[in-house]
Amino acid sequence: MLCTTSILISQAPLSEDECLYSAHLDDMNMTTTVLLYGALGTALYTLYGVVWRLYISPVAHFPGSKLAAATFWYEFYYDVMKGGQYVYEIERMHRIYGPIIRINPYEIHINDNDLEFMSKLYPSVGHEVDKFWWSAGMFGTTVQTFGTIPHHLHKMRRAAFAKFFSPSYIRKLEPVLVDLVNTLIQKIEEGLDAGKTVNLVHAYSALTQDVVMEYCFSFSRNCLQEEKFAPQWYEWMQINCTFTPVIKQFPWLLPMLDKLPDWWVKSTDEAVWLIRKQQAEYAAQVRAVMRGGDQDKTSHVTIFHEILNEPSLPASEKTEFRMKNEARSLVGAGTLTSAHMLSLTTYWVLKDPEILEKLSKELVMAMPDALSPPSQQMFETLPYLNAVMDEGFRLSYGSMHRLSRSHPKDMLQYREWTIPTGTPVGYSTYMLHRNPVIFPEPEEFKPERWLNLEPAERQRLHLHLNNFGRGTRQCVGMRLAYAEIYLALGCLFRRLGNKMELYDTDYERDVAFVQDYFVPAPSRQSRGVRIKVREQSGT
Ligand code: HEM
Repeated sequence: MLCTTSILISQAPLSEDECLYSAHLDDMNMTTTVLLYGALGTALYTLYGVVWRLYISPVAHFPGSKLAAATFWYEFYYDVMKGGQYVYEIERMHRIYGPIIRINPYEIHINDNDLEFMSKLYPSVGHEVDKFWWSAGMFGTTVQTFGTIPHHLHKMRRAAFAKFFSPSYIRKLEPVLVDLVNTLIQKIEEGLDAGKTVNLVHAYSALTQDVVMEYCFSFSRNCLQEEKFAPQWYEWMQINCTFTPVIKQFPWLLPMLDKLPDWWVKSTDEAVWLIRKQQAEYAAQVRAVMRGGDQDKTSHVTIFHEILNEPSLPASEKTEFRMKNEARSLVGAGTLTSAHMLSLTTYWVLKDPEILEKLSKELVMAMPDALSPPSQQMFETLPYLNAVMDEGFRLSYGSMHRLSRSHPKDMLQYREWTIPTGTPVGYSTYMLHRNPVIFPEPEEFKPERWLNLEPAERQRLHLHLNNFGRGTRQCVGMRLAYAEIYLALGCLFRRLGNKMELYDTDYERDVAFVQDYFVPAPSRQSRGVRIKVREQSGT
């Protein structure tokens, strides 16, 4: 029999033995050739990519590190290998290259206090504004409102529930908030009276989580009633956030991990297993609402009942998959951010006896009966409480991450720089809040910087606070966050201000936010803001 390969390659037919040997040789040659061409192709493609990014791309002429412009691995090194540290590297690059720099192959970052440009980048109306596709899915998907990339789809999704966070709806929710704040204070007091230390990060995240779960589903995990405030929920949510830089770099990772069987994940990777358990919880809640759950039992509207009944949302937007991700996003966003702000602010008030005294005096005047809390509206009129809160907002950042936007239809002009249509551009709240021109001695917690200002001056200073972002994608839960924070800080300091004392809490180690996982995180050694009963406490 003649060997077909030999016939194809040479004119002279070979015997069977010769053919076996030479066909094997041909296969090896073929493999080597394919590998060589593959490697060469990849090298050329990479080279072309680098040349394009550095010299041809529409943002090639923007200042910045060539390495950062050439490859996402630069950001990977700081955010994944070093753990949420790219924000500091961006700050360092600004010191070298100026207020506008390129921070990766596509993205521009700005660091200055130009409010006018900020309002162009984050407009509230009149312009289409997209999220940057590369980072929009950093929580694993872009189906939730937070991660939605295109302007119009985002608008439709957000409109389905935004009104439930309006001032009038939040006022209606106030009795629920007051009840939960009372439980928080009672539980903290019980802990202190029993001689225990109380971890306020866990206590506050129990409060904010119980609030948001109640509002979303009329269901509560009752974290406030649990031993030590059910710290696992806080920890699991933080773990979720630590995945964000990895998911940005490898967006296929989570969907791939989702395909692995439960038994495998459970025995090999605790973090992924915890994320999966949370998702299952949200799916269960969404299914309960879809079945026509407990709405009748509550005194308030619940967000998921409303979204699922919203006629302007097509059925394709109400799938269990999208709803469970919307739930995960709402609960995560509503829990960690407010809890962080509350614990950092409480730390500073307890740390500085002068601040504590001024705040306590104001609260005693406003609330003669410690057990009858006034309305949120009344707390809003207290100047010192507001100044303390503004400082708390400033140093807790909201998100440490840059909030990037791209304008698919407009070019933007920043000083002498014309930013091409569709280019993602962002500011980092971390840098805005620590700008020494606007906030001298930015490291210091100084409520005084917000006091004794003309109303217009104070309003202008306030515009430099960016905790909730701005424009069409500004935090939808801002009013709820304010309500929780006014009530929690006002009532807690009125009732337990003279009873609490910090316990073994070091600012750098335990409190300061030093890692950017979109939601900021304290150092890995952090033990949280812990308090104990104050020796010789008054009444
Ligand atoms: C102190 C508390 C809070 C802070 C500092 C905060 C911060 C932020 C920031 C900075 C954004 C904008 C993200 C971006 O531009 O990409 C955002 C968006 C969002 N926040 Fe908040 N948040 C807080 C509380 C809440 C609460 C209580 C809820 C709801 C229960 C919530 C739900 C959301 C949602 C759904 C979005 C996405 C909005 C959209 O894309 O249209 N947040 N938040």
